Amino acid sequence: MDLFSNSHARGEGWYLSLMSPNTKGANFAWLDPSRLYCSSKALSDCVKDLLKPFYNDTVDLVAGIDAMGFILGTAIATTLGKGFLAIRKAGHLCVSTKTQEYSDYTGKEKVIEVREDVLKPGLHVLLVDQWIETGGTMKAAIKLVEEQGATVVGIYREKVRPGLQALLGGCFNMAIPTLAVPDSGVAAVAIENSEGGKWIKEHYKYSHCIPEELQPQIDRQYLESFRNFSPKN
Ligand SMILES: O=P(O)(O)OC[C@H]1O[C@H](OP(=O)(O)OP(=O)(O)O)[C@H](O)[C@@H]1O
Ligand SMILES: Nc1ncnc2[nH]cnc12
Repeated sequence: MDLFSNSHARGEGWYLSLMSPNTKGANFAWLDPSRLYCSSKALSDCVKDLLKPFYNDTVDLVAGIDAMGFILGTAIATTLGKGFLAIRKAGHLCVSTKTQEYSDYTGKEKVIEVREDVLKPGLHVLLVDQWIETGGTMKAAIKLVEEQGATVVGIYREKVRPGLQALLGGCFNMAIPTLAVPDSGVAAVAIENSEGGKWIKEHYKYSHCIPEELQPQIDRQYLESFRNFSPKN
C-alpha cells in the first residue's frame, strides 16, 4: 500500500499537495514538505523532477544539506549512481572540517561544516536541500564547495570567464564566447523568489518541483491546497 497517493490526480507537481501547513506558529517554517516523502510514488516523482535538467550533465558527487537535504540528496545520489557528501550543521563532525557562517529564514546566526578531505578542484557537485527560502543556507553551502575548488554551476559565467576575458581581451582584443554548458547545480523542492532565491536562480543551474502557476503561492507562503489539507489525505 502506498500512503496518501490513491486520491491524487497525477499532474505536474501533483505530490506538492501532500505537504503540510505549519500548525505551530512563527518559530517554525511555514510548511513541512517532508510528508510527501512518505509516499513512494510522490518521492520518486519528486526525485525525477529534480533530476530532469541534470541528466546530461557531469555530476561527480551529490552534496545534501543538514538535515532534510540528506533525504532528497541521498535519493538523488543513488538514482544517479553517485556518492553523497553530508554538509552538516556545525558541531557534530569528529574530523577536520571547513566551516561557513550564515543566517537563514529564522534570522539566527548559524554555521555549517563539511569534512575537508573530499571536495577538490575539478569535482562537479550537485547541491541538494529541501527548501530555499532566504537562500542563506544554500549560499553558505555553495561557498563551502567553491572555496575548496569544486564546481557548482555558474562558476564559469561568474568567475572564470571574466578572468579569461580580461586576459585574452587585454592581450589580443578577443571576445570570449559564452560558455554554455554548466557542470552541476542546485536542487530543492522549492526556491522562493526572495532576494537570495533569485540570486541563486540567476547564477546557478537549478531545479525545483514547483509548476509556474504555483510559484506565486510559494512566494506568498500560502498554498491553496492547505484549504483542503487533511492529515488523512
Ligand atoms: O533559505 P533559508 O532561509 O536559508 O532556509 C532554508 C533552510 O532551512 C530549512 O532547514 P532547517 O534548518 O529549518 O531544518 P532542517 O534541519 O529540518 O533541514 C531548509 O531545509 C533549508 O536547509
Ligand atoms: N523546509 C522548509 N519548508 C518550508 N519553508 C522553509 N523555509 C525554510 N525551510 C523551509
